[in-house]
Amino acid sequence: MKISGIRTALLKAPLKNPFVTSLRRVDALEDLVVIIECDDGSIGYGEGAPTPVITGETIGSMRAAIALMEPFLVGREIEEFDTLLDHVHSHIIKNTTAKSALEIALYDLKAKSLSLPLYRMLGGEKRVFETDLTISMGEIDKMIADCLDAVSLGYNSLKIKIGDDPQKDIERIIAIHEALDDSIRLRLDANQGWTAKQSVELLQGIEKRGIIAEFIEQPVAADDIEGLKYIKERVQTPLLADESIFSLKDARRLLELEAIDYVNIKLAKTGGISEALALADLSSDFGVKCMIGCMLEGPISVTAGVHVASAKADVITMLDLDAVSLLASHPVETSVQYDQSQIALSDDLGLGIFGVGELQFL
Ligand SMILES: C[C@H](N)C(=O)N[C@H](CCC(=O)O)C(=O)O
Ligand SMILES: [Mg+2]
Repeated sequence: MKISGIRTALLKAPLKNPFVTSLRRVDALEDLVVIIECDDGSIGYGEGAPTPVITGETIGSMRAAIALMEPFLVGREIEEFDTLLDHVHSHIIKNTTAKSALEIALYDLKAKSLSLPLYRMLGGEKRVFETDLTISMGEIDKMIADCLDAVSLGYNSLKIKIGDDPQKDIERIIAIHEALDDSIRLRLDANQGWTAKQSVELLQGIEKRGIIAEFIEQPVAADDIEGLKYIKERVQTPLLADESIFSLKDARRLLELEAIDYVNIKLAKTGGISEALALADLSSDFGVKCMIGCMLEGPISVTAGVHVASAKADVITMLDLDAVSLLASHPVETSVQYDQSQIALSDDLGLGIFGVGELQFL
């Protein structure tokens, strides 16, 4: 099974609602699909959504990074899998979403070459997973209405986007908590919006009112490691690192410092599946559980995340793989079923992606 070509295409998809965090507002999904073709007709699908404010990438930079790696991959056999992964990672630093998109397509092909679903190749099982749903940051009434809608659709965990204004954030959390049944788990994501002091004041404030969220995600700037430690020593709410952890080195530092309670693994930050698996193992060695998350991205890369969740189900105990549910429609044909909070893996080979509809090839 020899790689004969690599093509990239734009995937554009409308959102049900604008996606708003303290870092950015997005009105429609635009990401990059990678299609690796082999001489026997096999196709591997990959995908990645550039998130300039988090990974520093754009569609243009992803295309350039993939073009750089292409000559090292085309003409090689899928059976040389480890060498292929090595090429993805060794010719350029950073560019983690581009690397992830390529890796996902390579893993899809490798699993197909073994006639296995990807989760089986990775040691996982066919399972149904539960994801949360993200509630975009906005006015309190709108956020409450969105939360109630999500609960009526069966979501048990809601990820509340905050972080633009600590005072307003307290009001949002209190109002949302009051509006919901206690059984609904609240995950708070400030996307780096607060200082360490503000985080402690705010979290202690809601804790005094009896509100303990499932976790607070990335309250402070990505590089504010001391800030994370400062917060962890002063609040009861568990602390989850997102933008602070891309690599194993990032994670090891935070885990050794005991500065966090949970790790958010995203393929777009780790540079794909291989490092995501290693990050789950490293966290497990430290006795720390993980969430697998996603950017605002499409069904191919989110599906890759579900396979990783299956492979590391002992340590990946939480899913934030809601990006497919945030889309109003998309052109990807997949046998992995997305039904609101429920995501069900299938028996199909590789990722379980059959086609990508009409895409704009670049
Ligand atoms: C979509 C997912 N639930 C999510 O909230 N991801 C964000 C970043 C998404 C983006 O800006 O594309 C996060 O966890 O910070
Ligand atoms: Mg986050």
